[in-house]
Amino acid sequence: MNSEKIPATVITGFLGAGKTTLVRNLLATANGKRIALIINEFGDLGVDGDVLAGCGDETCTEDDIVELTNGCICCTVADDFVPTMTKLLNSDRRPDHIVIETSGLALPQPLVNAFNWPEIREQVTVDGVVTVVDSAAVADGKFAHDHHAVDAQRQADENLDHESPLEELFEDQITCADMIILNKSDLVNEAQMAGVEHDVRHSTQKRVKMIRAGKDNAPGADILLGLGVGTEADIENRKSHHELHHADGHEHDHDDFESFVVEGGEVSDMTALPQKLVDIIEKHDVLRLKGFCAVKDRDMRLVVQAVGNRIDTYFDRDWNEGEARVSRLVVIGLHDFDENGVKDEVAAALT
Ligand SMILES: Nc1nc2c(ncn2[C@@H]2O[C@H](COP(=O)(O)OP(=O)(O)OP(=O)(O)O)[C@@H](O)[C@H]2O)c(=O)[nH]1
Repeated sequence: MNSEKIPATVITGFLGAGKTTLVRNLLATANGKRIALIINEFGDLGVDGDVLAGCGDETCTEDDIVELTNGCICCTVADDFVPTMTKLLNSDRRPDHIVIETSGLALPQPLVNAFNWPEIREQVTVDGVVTVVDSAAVADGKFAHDHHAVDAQRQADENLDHESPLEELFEDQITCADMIILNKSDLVNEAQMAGVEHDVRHSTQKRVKMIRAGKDNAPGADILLGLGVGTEADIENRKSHHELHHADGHEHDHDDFESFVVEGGEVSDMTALPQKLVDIIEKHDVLRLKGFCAVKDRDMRLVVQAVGNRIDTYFDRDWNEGEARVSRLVVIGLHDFDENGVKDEVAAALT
């Protein structure tokens, strides 16, 4: 690896696996290293950047965070990512290291490939791709082969030859990894964890270092940075399902998933809110729900984070002066979920 190039670490992993949490810990343990952070989200709210900026850590300053919210990074590489990188590289505050958090639905391959573009290749190299895995979701069988769904899809369209969208994405993100973080180990027992390790190991042909992590033992910058792989040179060996099955140049898109924002006013009963949301999530099989709520008679903003039916809520910061006290939640599900039903029910919960 050319030592003059700026190393860039790509953090990927499915919706809610714990990427932003990991990035926060990475920044907090960076030991003065100047890190520029590029965050991409599916859904246009910019929750991740806002969560980091609202976390109060000195290391999470808004100056060094660039949010790309115009779509998923793997589909907007040319329009969004490359110009952002070029701007970053031409600025007077060149970083020591760049960290890119992809959206949970992104295929890392097109992003890594962008590091082979001439204007980027000369100045930056991919230090490594770190894939975060939600061990609890894997143990629940969320990414397991869903033969029933695939068969139903095949009957509907004989040209379709893919696994469930969740399984495909999971494997693509694992295939691209230089290091795998088996996260949320605190939510599973030892036997389940061994099963998760086995499943992940069998989702890729490569031997990749796997690290267990959880709420109280998140890996820091010393482990995540400095892999020195130069992944862009090896991208041909990490093809995604999409690249393998659509050699015709057919555009990859995210039609399998749907995302929207639900807005509401102040929530009157915050103690009832989590259960109301969990009921909606379970009824409609919502994959991810996150955002901020205003709560009646409270000066602070309530963060809401739900991954499947696991929900966390906490106050992160005071509402700023002049800031509208509104509640806004991003909801993400598979494309065939009842979007209007979810919108109405979430809106009703935000009252
Ligand atoms: N129990 C437990 N919860 C975790 C862990 N890591 C993250 N979480 C929680 O999981 C939820 C999602 O975490 P994020 O870090 O926002 O996940 P993400 O991958 O950035 O999510 P997206 O950007 O929406 O794909 C939050 O409520 C976190 O507090 C962990 O190791 N253990």
